[in-house]
Amino acid sequence: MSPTCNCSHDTIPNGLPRELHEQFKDPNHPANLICELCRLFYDNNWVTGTGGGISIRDVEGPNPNIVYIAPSGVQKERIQPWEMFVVELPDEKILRTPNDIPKELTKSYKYKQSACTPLFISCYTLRDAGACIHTHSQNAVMITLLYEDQSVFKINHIEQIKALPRLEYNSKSGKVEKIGSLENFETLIIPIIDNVPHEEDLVESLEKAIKDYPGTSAVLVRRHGIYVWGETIWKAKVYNEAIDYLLELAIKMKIAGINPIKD
Ligand SMILES: CSC[C@@H](O)[C@@H](O)C(=O)COP(=O)(O)O
Ligand SMILES: [Zn+2]
Repeated sequence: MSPTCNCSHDTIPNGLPRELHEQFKDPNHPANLICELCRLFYDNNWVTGTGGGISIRDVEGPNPNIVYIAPSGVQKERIQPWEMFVVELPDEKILRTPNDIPKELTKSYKYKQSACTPLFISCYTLRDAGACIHTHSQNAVMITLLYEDQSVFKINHIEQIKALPRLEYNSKSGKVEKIGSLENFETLIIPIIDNVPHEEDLVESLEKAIKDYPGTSAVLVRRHGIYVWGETIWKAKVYNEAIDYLLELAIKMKIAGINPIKD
């Protein structure tokens, strides 16, 4: 029987090194998860038209400093697992690029790493995140327009807030750590930073927002989208979904003349 491959090929795709084929047999391999979740997020309108993206740190693998990043400017829902850039923290040493993969499996152009890479790295280094999701969700964009003159989005007294983590700075470890979940009546605060022409130039303001708001798991980028991170890709996915739900609800509340803050 031919070897099967989770990258949706029944046989080894022509030219794919056997070692990579073996890795991609695991449906939970970070490269497969990025492909799977990009397709899911595309259907939510979160990563259409090449916008948005996902990066995963291999927290369950033998080397948790290995990070998978998709290439730049590609249709995110069509990425294949061998098209990832693989880098090692903390120096961002490049271990593999899609430019190393046989040409019959890749596009003819020279691949570049996602423009979001430095922002993903900020989430890994400042928050020890296991994954980071960037979407161009219209709910994220719209809320930043409704809060045009404000530097934070706030909402409270909604059940879905309980899906988000309670984070606290631990002076002993010097890290922000999860110490449970928020209560439904508590206030979720997400900082908003202003967009800039080039994604990489968002790093300074994203890092400032992360430091200024140790309780946050996300940063909104005005007229652009949102960055959300978590301890693992599955936590990041849940936080992203819960936040997007709350953003959509807050937009509807504002339109109906209801303040998302009750008190
Ligand atoms: C539609 S272009 C969007 C990009 O500028 C950027 O904001 C983005 O989200 C994706 O960047 P990419 O380099 O393709 O991973
Ligand atoms: Zn973007």
